[in-house]
Amino acid sequence: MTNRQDGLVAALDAEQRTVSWLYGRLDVARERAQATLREVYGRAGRGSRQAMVEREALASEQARRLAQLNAVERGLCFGRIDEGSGQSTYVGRIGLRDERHESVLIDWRAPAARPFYVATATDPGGLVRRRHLHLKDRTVVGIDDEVFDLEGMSDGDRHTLVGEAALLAALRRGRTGRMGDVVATIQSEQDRVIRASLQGALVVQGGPGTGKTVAALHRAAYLLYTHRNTLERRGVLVVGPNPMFLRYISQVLPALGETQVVMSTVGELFPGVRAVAADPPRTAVVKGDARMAHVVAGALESRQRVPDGDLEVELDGLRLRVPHQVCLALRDRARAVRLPHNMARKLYVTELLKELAKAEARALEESLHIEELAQDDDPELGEPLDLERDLDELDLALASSRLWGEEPVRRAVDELWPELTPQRLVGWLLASPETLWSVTPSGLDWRPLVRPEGAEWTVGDVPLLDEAAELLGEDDSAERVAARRRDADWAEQELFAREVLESTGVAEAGVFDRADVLAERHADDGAGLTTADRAAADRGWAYGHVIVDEAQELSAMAWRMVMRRVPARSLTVVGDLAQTGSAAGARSWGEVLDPYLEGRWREERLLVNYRTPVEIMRVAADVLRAFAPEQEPPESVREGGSPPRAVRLAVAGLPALVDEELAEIGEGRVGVVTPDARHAEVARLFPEGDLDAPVVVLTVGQAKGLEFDAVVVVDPAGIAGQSELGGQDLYVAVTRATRRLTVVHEGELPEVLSALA
Ligand SMILES: Nc1ncnc2c1ncn2[C@@H]1O[C@H](COP(=O)(O)OP(=O)(O)OP(=O)(O)O)[C@@H](O)[C@H]1O
Repeated sequence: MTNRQDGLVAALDAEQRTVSWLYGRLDVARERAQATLREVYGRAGRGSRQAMVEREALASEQARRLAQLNAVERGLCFGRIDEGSGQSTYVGRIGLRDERHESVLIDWRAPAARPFYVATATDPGGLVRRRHLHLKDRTVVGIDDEVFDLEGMSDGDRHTLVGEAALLAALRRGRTGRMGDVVATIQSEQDRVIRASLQGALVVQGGPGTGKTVAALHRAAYLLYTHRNTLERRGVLVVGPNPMFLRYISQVLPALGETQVVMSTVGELFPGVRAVAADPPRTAVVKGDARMAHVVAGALESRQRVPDGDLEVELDGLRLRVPHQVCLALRDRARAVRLPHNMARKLYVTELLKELAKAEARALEESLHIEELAQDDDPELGEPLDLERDLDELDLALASSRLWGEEPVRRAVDELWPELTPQRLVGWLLASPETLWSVTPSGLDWRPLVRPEGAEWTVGDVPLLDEAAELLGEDDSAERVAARRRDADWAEQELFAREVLESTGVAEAGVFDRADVLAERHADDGAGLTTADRAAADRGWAYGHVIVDEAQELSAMAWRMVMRRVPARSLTVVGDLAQTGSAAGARSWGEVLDPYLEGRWREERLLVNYRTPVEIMRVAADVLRAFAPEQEPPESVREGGSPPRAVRLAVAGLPALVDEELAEIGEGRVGVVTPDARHAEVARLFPEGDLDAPVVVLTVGQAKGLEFDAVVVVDPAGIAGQSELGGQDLYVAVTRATRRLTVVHEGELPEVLSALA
């Protein structure tokens, strides 16, 4: 054996001892959590209120802790940093302590772990070596070292400079259909994004494969770790482009021990609606325009009516008449209170009923007066009656409540100031060309908006529904009373929780020291719901932080909806302007963000492509140059992939070609990307499959954000020509492959792909 091999074996042995010991600590922590859980559940009876709070608090905390400890089994410890002082620190997915409470494994998110990610040869930041540990189950199977200071190392250490760069090894692995975490190989530019401050808005602009999504998700985990107090209470929302994408990224955060993040598409952000269908481009552009806010507001105003003449209601043979001017004044007063429509309705109804009660008195009096005239010479009758004048407040109230039970009165009120749901208002508006025509500002073409009532909701409708909900308001007075009661209970709950933590020593053990969060979770009416559950169901929820991925696709109206959910404007906006596919999407970050942030946002750029090999990226760069010359393609970190190719082939020949690709890549997966219009035709040729299937057929919109070992792009001319932004679509399509790219065309190969000819 050479010295070098000896050194490697010795190093592997030494690291194995450490790693085995760390797993031993993990097992101990798990056993403890399990024992506490068993003990807590074993406690007899429900006991006092305090005992129940104590029991529930501990049980839930230990269950969470246990889930977290289970999530970190794979690759528990992946790195080690050695400082010039001789101190070594192990970095892992979670922090662990020994019996004396000394830290033995540093959580990757802790400040002490930062040098592991940012040290470079030119700026090692006090490190002499960074070591990556590769584990298979609990066994150390490899180590990769980067030595920053050869002088500072012992002779023995010098023989352990081993292995290939951990990053490249990670990138070469076959894709599984689900994105994995990259804690072991986060790059320095990504680390800057991940650890950026919670406050304010950060834009992460980067080309395909630069790790924007993966960095954004690690950022969510980092923020939850660093600001747990704020964020556990307020929650974190991740907005992604489509359900398939959310499934693709769904395992990253749980693998990092975080399960409490709300994930949603724009089409799902309005509780109760799950829209997936897209509008045609012309409709999408109008629907996404910020001026649609005026259109919705105008539509609502048009439902706050005044009758053409006087209001007349027939009731039991009487005709109640409220003069036109009075109706006008009532409507203006109800508008002037500036309450949302459904809440202002209460006021309107009260006032109108009073007027109707007076009208009833007048009508009665009139009818009596007629009888009176008929019996004019009756000496028994004294002063003529004035029923309206004689009504006092109590009479009015009684008469109002009686009138409210009358069907003709209800109908009249509903006609003038109806109670509306967002669905009713928007559904009616889009099916009503006259209203659209009358309320749409000039310069915005209302015609593409028209569609039949009852049509399926599209993603573009959801921001309109949200806008309508803002204007309509929920009648939450009962909810507010309950909230006040909750607040009153709050102090008491928190006190209990604090006592629990102190008396059980949980706080001291560092497991949990946030009594307020604990109290909130165990508040009586929380009924076991987590913050994430409550946030997802509540349209008015104000999140502590919002991450928007593929953010270039959001329309101005969608931004209004997102911004409502983050009043503190603590945001991470992740996207690539070169990949904008939606006609209503962004052309510049300033254009979409400045209306809310007035320039108070920072931009970080990610420049290295970790997905697409150089050979494929060269083809993609040609496409980008042709369609978005102002955008720079990212630099690929890998080379040596198979040369990309073009094949002239009828669609019927695709299954055979895809079989070839599957054989080439072995374990991996093939993505077949088609123009929107040809998706059904191509999908028919393959068994239906979700992301985990070996072959998936997707439109470009669906493929956005995803990646495959091999990609077959069908009908590139069709993709490039499918909309004004078809060129960007083609760029997205050719940048999905990690290893192989085949372009299939029946006619001429588009000029931009001539490098493949
Ligand atoms: N530091 C890293 N270590 C290992 N793998 C990485 C790293 N950064 C990115 N990757 C991998 O590169 C691929 C691309 O990452 P990601 O999907 O986050 O890029 P993106 O910028 O969001 O791309 P797109 O704009 O095309 O959606 C993923 O497989 C991801 O796991």
